[in-house]
Amino acid sequence: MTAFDLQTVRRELHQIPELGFEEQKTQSYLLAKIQEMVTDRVEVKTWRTGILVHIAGTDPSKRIGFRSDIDGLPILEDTDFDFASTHAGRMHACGHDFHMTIALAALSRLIAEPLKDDVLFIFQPAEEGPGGAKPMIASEEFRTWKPDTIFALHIAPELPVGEVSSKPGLLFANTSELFLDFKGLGGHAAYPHLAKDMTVAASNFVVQAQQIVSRRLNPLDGSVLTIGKMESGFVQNAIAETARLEGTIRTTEASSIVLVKEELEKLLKGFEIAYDCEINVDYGANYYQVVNEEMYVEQFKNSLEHTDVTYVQAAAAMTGEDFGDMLKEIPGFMFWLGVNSPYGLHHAKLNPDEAALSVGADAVETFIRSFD
Ligand SMILES: CC(=O)N[C@@H](CCC[C@H](N)C(=O)O)C(=O)O
Repeated sequence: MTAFDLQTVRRELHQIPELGFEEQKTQSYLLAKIQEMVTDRVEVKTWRTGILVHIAGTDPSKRIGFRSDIDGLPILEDTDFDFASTHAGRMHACGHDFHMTIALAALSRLIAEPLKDDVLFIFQPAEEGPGGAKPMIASEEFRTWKPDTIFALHIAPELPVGEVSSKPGLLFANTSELFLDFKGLGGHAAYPHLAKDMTVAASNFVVQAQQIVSRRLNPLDGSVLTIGKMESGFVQNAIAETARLEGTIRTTEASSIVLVKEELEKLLKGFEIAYDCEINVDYGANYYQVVNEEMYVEQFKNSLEHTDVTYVQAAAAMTGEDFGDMLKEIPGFMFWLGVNSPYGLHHAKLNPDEAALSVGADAVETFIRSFD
């Protein structure tokens, strides 16, 4: 990288994780770095907390887009890094600090030596929720620079450094967030018959909802229903009047997500009768599946042939990505970047190997240059 050191940038970004559409510090940091590299070929626009950087090509016939997500997660970091998050309860536990650093590195190289074609770097907010891709591509700022093809990467903790991985067709699942609010009747712990206990209702719901996946859906279609958070009650000797469940639905078929929701709603009606309560459902952010265009995956694979980066074939995963919403409109692909972390994505001890930063920057730059 010409203008700065990748490890330093990654560590500085790692210290300031922010949630979706709250990425003000991240945006200022990125803008300052981008400002150091601009030339008269470069134009910069902001959209909410995101940034678009356009490099005019020398003889353009198309525009190639690369997208990095920029938000962190509401996770309390549990590493002993001396560059750990300085934002309590927030962590770059999904590698977006890596994605941004790699994007900056590739950007600086492409500004230093522009292509024939135009290149657009997209720093997109709110991938973890509520979803920045859909509103960003609908924005005037994006539409004036809409790329003809677009690609993105995601760190892969289970792959070694030096490896990248992708596949044509489905790479990531369809997703829907799930928020359920139960309202019953509180009371004394000793008089359960006079109350409507939402701890019991919500607990049973968590268990029964699993049977939608195992009994209602075609076993040949992949699906997952995970409740990641459960809250109820205030004290050990009182019955909880309310409970809240927060989770996510994942399916490999776009139509199955509709089916899961229909089945959930039937189950909720039954629970309302059985537990004499009210349950409110909110599906939060919904992301379309990530479907890779075969032609670009092939081009990516071929572009790496004479480099130190090894391409391996990926399997589809039940992770979600709002990049799927970009790919629905613009053909392209996404790939995994090996970072060899003993802890996985969304883990409070995620520890990606920083040697992967230059591998990622090389892969991104090489692919973009392969259009020339
Ligand atoms: C790559 C990755 O981990 N992405 C997230 C996307 C989250 C979408 C949304 N908040 C949801 O949970 O449905 C993932 O959890 O897969």
